[in-house]
Amino acid sequence: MAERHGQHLSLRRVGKSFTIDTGVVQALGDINLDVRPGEFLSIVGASGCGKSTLLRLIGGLEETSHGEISLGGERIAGPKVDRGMVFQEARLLPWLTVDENIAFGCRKGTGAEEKKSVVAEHIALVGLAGFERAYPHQLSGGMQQRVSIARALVNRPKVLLLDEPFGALDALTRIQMQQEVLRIWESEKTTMILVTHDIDEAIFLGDRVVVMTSRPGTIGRIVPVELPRPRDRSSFDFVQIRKEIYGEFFGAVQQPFAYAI
Ligand SMILES: Nc1ncnc2c1ncn2[C@@H]1O[C@H](COP(=O)(O)OP(=O)(O)OP(=O)(O)O)[C@@H](O)[C@H]1O
Repeated sequence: MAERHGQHLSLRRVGKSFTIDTGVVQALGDINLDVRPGEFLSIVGASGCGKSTLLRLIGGLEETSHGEISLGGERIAGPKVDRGMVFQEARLLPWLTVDENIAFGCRKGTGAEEKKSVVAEHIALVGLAGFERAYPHQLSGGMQQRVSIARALVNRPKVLLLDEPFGALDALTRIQMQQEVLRIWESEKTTMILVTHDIDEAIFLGDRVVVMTSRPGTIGRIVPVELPRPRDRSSFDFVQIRKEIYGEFFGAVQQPFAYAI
């Protein structure tokens, strides 16, 4: 299997503002961040703090207002196959089958034979063997997200950007998908950046958890998660990290019953 990892992602003084009818919205302030090759980085923050904007800038779907983002030393100036993206909705083409949806993600110029083998490889990777000819409406929400992960990985990107990918799934499927993504990350060593509202998910998966502050969005804190995987959500160390992150939002004194933000 070809290497997917090996490129350093760097954000230097990155900011983004949007001009709307009523004025200028400064979505992101000065973001400085380094993501090492093969790292799993989680990002949490209050609604509207700019998490999706940050991912879209890295994906090249938006342009920075100031600052620079580079991958492997090359400045990011638009979308490219070295960065794959997964969104909250699977965004599959309903008239195409699973294998056709994944093949649709292949870079232009991929030969028919290569396409066939790379699609089969990724169907197996996301655990969908046997569903190649199924249409999206014949799949569960979790299976649809597996297809969208396969489609995003099919060009062997250096970085996979996951924007609240399990937000629309039920709690049990969500946990299953977290385990799946962990397995894929461990086997493929792709750098992954996950935006989530679920603090447990961020800790379960991330090497580090970036906690963003709002208006404009900046990095408030970066919490390292130095726990062996697979992580036990009820272990003392896990709970301590959860409290620490939760404290960033609501103050350390409150002890919440739910940990989503
Ligand atoms: N295309 C756009 N035009 C104008 N304003 C935008 C645009 N995209 C984002 N914004 C604004 O930028 C800010 C950050 O939005 P963003 O979607 O990145 O936040 P978020 O942290 O991902 O939110 P949520 O967790 O609710 O999805 C918000 O104030 C939003 O209104």
